[in-house]
Amino acid sequence: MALDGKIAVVTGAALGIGKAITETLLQNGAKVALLDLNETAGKSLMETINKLYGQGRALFLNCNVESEEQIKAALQKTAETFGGVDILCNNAGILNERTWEKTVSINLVGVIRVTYLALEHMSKLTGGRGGVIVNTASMAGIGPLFSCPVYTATKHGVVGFTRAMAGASTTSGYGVRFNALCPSFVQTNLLSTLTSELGQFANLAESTQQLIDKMGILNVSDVAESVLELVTDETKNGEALLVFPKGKNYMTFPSL
Ligand SMILES: NC(=O)C1=CN([C@@H]2O[C@H](COP(=O)(O)OP(=O)(O)OC[C@H]3O[C@@H](n4cnc5c(N)ncnc54)[C@H](O)[C@@H]3O)[C@@H](O)[C@H]2O)C=CC1
Ligand SMILES: CCCCC/C=C\C=C\C(=O)C/C=C\C/C=C\CCCC(=O)O
Repeated sequence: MALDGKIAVVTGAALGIGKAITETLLQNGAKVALLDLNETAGKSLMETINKLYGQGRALFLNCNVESEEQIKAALQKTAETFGGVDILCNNAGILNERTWEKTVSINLVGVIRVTYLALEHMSKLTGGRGGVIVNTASMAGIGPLFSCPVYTATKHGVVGFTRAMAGASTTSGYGVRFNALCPSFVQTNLLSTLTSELGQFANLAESTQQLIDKMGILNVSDVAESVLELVTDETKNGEALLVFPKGKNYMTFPSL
């Protein structure tokens, strides 16, 4: 799938991995709607984008993925401004084991919520052009991160949802591919500002740090390049792409 002129929506686009995904999609010719609840960071990124790419390639929309109303409005504005939606990157996420219901609401329910509303614009069954959806899960969507059981559960949920939606799309004819991105630890605020977020599992911070030291830390641009692969390679549907500092590979699941 060539990206020239394609229209992408990225959630959690203002910082970290979402910002890098946005920059990579822009560099490859797409127009991007940046959805985030951090208005200060989102507007500042827009200023940079406008200087680099000129006006009209990107649009910042203040949107909390917990709000159905804000998501609907943001998708409608994107479709009106750019002329549809071809690519969705469900990337917004948090890690907080204390406010764990919020973690579920953003990381898992948020992905489902944005996906269903975006499909109204993207699915060939409802007048869309088809396209591709990439969900940022995590390697914790494949194996357990002991210090973060609820975060782990949400990411396993995202991988399962992605694979089931890929099958539903193929069988029903949405014309939309679905893939999950599963990075190991990435150098962003989510990783560096963890303090009291582990709650009752804070005693496991040290063993997690040992895991981080052993696995190493990815930079956001490597992760964004993997998103580009999942977006552009039209053979990929229902895949979970594992991304490590030393390389990447597609997860093999048992066939049931
Ligand atoms: N940093 C890491 O080590 C890893 C992160 N991930 C996943 O990558 C995704 C992005 O994380 P990072 O870039 O590391 O985090 P980050 O904290 O650097 O950036 C997250 C962005 O999402 C936005 N956001 C948070 N809640 C939101 C909401 N309710 N609605 C809209 N926007 C919201 C934030 O404002 C921020 O701009 C998350 O889903 C995370 O779980 C996956 C594997 C590893
Ligand atoms: C197969 C085992 C699971 C491996 C999971 C690998 C990486 C996942 C990373 C994330 O998705 C989230 C990023 C941060 C980790 C969370 C806690 C770190 C706490 C460390 C500390 O406080 O020192």
